[in-house]
Amino acid sequence: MAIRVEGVIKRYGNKRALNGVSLTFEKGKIYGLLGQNGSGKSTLLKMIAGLVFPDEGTVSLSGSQVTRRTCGNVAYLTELDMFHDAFTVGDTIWYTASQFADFDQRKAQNLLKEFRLDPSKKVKSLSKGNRGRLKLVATLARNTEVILLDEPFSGLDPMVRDSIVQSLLKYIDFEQQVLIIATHEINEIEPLLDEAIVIRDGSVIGQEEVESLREEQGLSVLNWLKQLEGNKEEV
Ligand SMILES: Nc1ncnc2c1ncn2[C@@H]1O[C@H](COP(=O)(O)OP(=O)(O)OP(=O)(O)O)[C@@H](O)[C@H]1O
Repeated sequence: MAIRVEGVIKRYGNKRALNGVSLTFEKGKIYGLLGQNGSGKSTLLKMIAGLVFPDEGTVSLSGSQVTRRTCGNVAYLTELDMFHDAFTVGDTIWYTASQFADFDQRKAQNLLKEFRLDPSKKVKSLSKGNRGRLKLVATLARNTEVILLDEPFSGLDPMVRDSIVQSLLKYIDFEQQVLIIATHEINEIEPLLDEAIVIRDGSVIGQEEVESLREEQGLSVLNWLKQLEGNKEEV
């Protein structure tokens, strides 16, 4: 499995959300998609998921152009919270499993235990952290070749973030899957990342292997980003 994004342009009115993006994502790797708000990260993930289509250029999964059909091969955690409040945690897992043939119930039950999510609890009574964890269970329990996480840490406290990072390492199947994480929380995911990609105003302004950044340039991802962004604090 490889994801190829070639010369992609996406316009919303006069604005170019993506302005000639070319990238390749390989199986077995974890990619961090970094950049300020509005830089185009979500648009790129939605394109790989087959929810948004390029105006110019192509996006392909294992050589096949992304269409509505290929989206079945992609597990996508959106920034939106799409749970039904009246459902319990168990109902939510049952419902998600009914939507996706690739849903792995054993993985889901293990993740629920690991995150200490009580299946009998109503979704509406969950804390923000537990809702975030439930979203992650629903995504990671799918046996898809592509996993996309859009801001999986947003609004979660450091303890929750840490437990999420641990579970990502445990539940990703590196033989089969590619993981792309769009996030602002660089410190949390730095230990996970194979490659970091920085987008600004719809263009890729940096792409590095995290290990070579560290070993050859002596830079953390955060320090590299600060260099790229001209020492701006916010990324
Ligand atoms: N459906 C849409 N209609 C109009 N403009 C859009 C739409 N989706 C995105 N945009 C615009 O495209 C640009 C890129 O947005 P995108 O959501 O991809 O950025 P992002 O890097 O994911 O930011 P954030 O972290 O805030 O989600 C922004 O200027 C945004 O306002």
